[in-house]
Amino acid sequence: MADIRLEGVGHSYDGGQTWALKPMTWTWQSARAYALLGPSGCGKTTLLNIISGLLTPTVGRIFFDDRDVTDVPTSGRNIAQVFQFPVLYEEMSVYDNLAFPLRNRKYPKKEIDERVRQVSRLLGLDQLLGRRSRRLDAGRQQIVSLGRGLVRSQVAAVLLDEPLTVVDPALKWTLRSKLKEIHRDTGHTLVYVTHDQTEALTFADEVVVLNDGAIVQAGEPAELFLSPAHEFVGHFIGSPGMNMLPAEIVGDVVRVGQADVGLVAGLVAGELPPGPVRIGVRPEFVEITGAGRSPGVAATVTGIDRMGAYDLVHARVGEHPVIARTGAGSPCRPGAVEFLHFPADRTFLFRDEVRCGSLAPLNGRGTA
Ligand SMILES: Nc1ncnc2c1ncn2[C@@H]1O[C@H](COP(=O)(O)OP(=O)(O)OP(=O)(O)O)[C@@H](O)[C@H]1O
Repeated sequence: MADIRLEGVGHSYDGGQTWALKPMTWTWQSARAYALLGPSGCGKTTLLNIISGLLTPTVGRIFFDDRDVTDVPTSGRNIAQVFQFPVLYEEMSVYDNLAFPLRNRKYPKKEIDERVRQVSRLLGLDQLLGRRSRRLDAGRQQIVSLGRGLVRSQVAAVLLDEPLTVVDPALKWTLRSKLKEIHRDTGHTLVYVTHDQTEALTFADEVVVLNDGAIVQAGEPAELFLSPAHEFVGHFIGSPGMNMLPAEIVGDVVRVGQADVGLVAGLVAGELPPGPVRIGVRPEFVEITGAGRSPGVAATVTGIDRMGAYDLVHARVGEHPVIARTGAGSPCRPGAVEFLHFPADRTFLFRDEVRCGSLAPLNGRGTA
């Protein structure tokens, strides 16, 4: 296991005209389980291939602890990589496929047998060990591929590129928790690429959110949900994503339309000049209140989704859509005007998509 440090690493496939990965400095810490989360085309596979050595970055250096591996080929990096689709020797048995990475590196026979049986047990492959891999369905073949990636205990890191795509949805949950179990056992550094927020949030110690070739935020799942540092994280994580509304800083007050919604609390005291901002608040924290309550923003209800355990109340503030998640059986009716309250500790301010502050309570000041 090693810390994997990227120093100014970036990649362009077209000679520098566009950057699939913008130059970044970032450390993957030894023995942590990371999810690398982002939409299609944001640079996840490019980043993974740079770590494994399948791709040489256009700029920057890569270190495994203090060893500069930028020019070291994949075979010299001691990385295990699992791809989206099975990579197996089809004519070999499941046992031999699992044993292959260990035999290749001349592990003692007894250790090979122990490791193969350990991984096989964890992944539910015991009954299939003697079966030829070609005879398995694609999902089972992928589980064997996963096993091959996890069988070596001494690797710098295990990189998993959307490894559960071809696996039956019902099995995914089980496999994800098995992966966590294996991670606890081996202490591998794991980087798990996915575009699925549920997969990322349920699997990782730390989620790294990539958008448009850049890391926009990294943190524990709860931190990304409760305290997004970038509008993209607000949208991408959560279902539905964070509400964003145009607002204005006037003096030390934040105003949506004509309504004061809170005092400005900048990340650095006194640093937020007046002018336009966007406020972000998750549907889970928007409160629908009586007309008299201050601060409140008038909104017209446009529809209600009855989800069973809860309701999603859709409304408009001027032209801007807002969703509030309420308990089941909301009395709101389409066409009615309601008042929305944005709790100060759950409402953030954004400029140029980056969080620049939050709300503080009005404490009786302002108008609603
Ligand atoms: N071999 C290549 N040649 C040219 N452009 C490429 C190549 N591989 C990737 N790209 C481009 O680089 C950008 C990042 O691609 P990458 O595959 O790393 O993203 P990703 O986040 O893994 O996407 P996905 O989730 O769809 O696999 C995309 O715009 C893609 O079109």
